[in-house]
Amino acid sequence: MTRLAVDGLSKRFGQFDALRAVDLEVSDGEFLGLFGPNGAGKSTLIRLLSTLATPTEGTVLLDGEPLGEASDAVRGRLGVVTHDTMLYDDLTARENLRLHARLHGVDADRCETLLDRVGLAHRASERPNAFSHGMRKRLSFARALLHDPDVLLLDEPYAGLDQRAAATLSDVLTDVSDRLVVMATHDFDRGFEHCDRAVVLDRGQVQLDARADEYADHGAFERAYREAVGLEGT
Ligand SMILES: Nc1ncnc2c1ncn2[C@@H]1O[C@H](COP(=O)(O)OP(=O)(O)OP(=O)(O)O)[C@@H](O)[C@H]1O
Repeated sequence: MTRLAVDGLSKRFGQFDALRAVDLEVSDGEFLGLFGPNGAGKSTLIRLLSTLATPTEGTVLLDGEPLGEASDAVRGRLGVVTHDTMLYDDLTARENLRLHARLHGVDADRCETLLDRVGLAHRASERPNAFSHGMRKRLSFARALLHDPDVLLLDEPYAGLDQRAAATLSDVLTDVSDRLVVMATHDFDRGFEHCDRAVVLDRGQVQLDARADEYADHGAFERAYREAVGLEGT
């Protein structure tokens, strides 16, 4: 059973506390929607969970192993989509995936399957610098799934996607709902569609942590969100 344990996680930039002593435990099969206003600390948390940034204080454990000091094998259990798609612009879309496949010991055929899954099979020979933002996002999503990770960490995966791509992403997310997923989003509708647990961050702290089925629909959750971040009555 996969378990991500966040303990006392803080991130300071100069004098500013972007995250303040966050504690969270997330397990397999849990799809955690991470909500919060601009500047709440969502991306910072995703970057710390992804080992793309190091905490000022606190730890992240994946099945008891500190992620910060983790081996490539442990980090290989993570699939990550961040704002910065981190694609190699001097490689084609297919080569980007093949490189990732080689690094993770994945059969090259799976690259074709995923290119097709995200609707980029017909653009596979082009470099991502010729892609739109949404297409780059789709390619980074294919890369995140390529090695069949136990943990998916997604920062605003819907941002910049057209309706068709967003619908494809929703299907893909439904397919991986047995994994441990943490998804930061401003999209209540999409976020709520998938998550079974909703966490609201504001000013670097968890303001609400609830099971999604406590709310009748995403509108009810949105009201609880507004209260949690002090927007009630505005
Ligand atoms: N590299 C950095 N240097 C200084 N401050 C930073 C840095 N990265 C983030 N911050 C600050 O930390 C706070 C949290 O930022 P973060 O990007 O995590 O918020 P967010 O919840 O993801 O916001 P958004 O919804 O706008 O994407 C913000 O006030 C931001 O300005």
